[in-house]
Amino acid sequence: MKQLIIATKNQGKAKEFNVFFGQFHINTISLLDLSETIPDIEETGTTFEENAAIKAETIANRMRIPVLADDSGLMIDALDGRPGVYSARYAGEPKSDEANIMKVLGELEGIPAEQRHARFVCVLAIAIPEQETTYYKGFCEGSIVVQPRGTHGFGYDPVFIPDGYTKTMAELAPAEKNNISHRKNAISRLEKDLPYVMEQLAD
Ligand SMILES: O=P(O)(O)OP(=O)(O)OP(=O)(O)OC[C@H]1O[C@@H](n2cnc3c(O)ncnc32)[C@H](O)[C@@H]1O
Ligand SMILES: [Mg+2]
Repeated sequence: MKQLIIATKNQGKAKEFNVFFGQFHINTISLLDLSETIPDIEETGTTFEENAAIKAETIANRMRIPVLADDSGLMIDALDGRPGVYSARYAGEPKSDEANIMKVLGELEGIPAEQRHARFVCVLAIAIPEQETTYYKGFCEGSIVVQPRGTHGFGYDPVFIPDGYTKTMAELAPAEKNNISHRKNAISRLEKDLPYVMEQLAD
């Protein structure tokens, strides 16, 4: 079975990629699975594309093989698109999903339901040594609840209701999330290039 390295230290993302790529008979390996400790990669970009490229290219250059990275986040209209590319550390260091959620809910206090539109964004970058990095973007539209609900997923899932649903992303079964998520939509775009990427990988 071919193995694709995902340049992420996020366990929630790693699990989702494992399921998505399992469907293509590809085994995914995150930075958490490697025996060597990979130093944290500084995400100094100001766009999802820049940060996805930094992560994918850093690991591709280090390991000399094709690498996929994911940079994603939540954009809330009423907050002018924040937390956006700063979603992971919105409430500061150390990175905490719970603190990020509390900060967002605090900033939205008093804002009525119809003005709580938000979208999840996912940019995937594939870096192959000596080749141009390629990008694939996906969205998921929805809105932000007042009280967190649900235990599935990760990150902002407990406060995000996808359009057309009444459950939060964290109340949906993982398979339901994976049917409609920003990550799923980005992977759908990547699919056409997957045979080429896999050709570049050893068995
Ligand atoms: O950079 P890596 O190591 O991949 O892991 P990370 O958690 O730092 O990931 P990002 O830099 O891409 O930041 C994305 C943040 O946006 C949030 N996020 C992304 N995808 C999400 C999803 O499917 N559900 C809920 N929150 C999500 C989540 O809180 C992440 O911390
Ligand atoms: Mg990150």
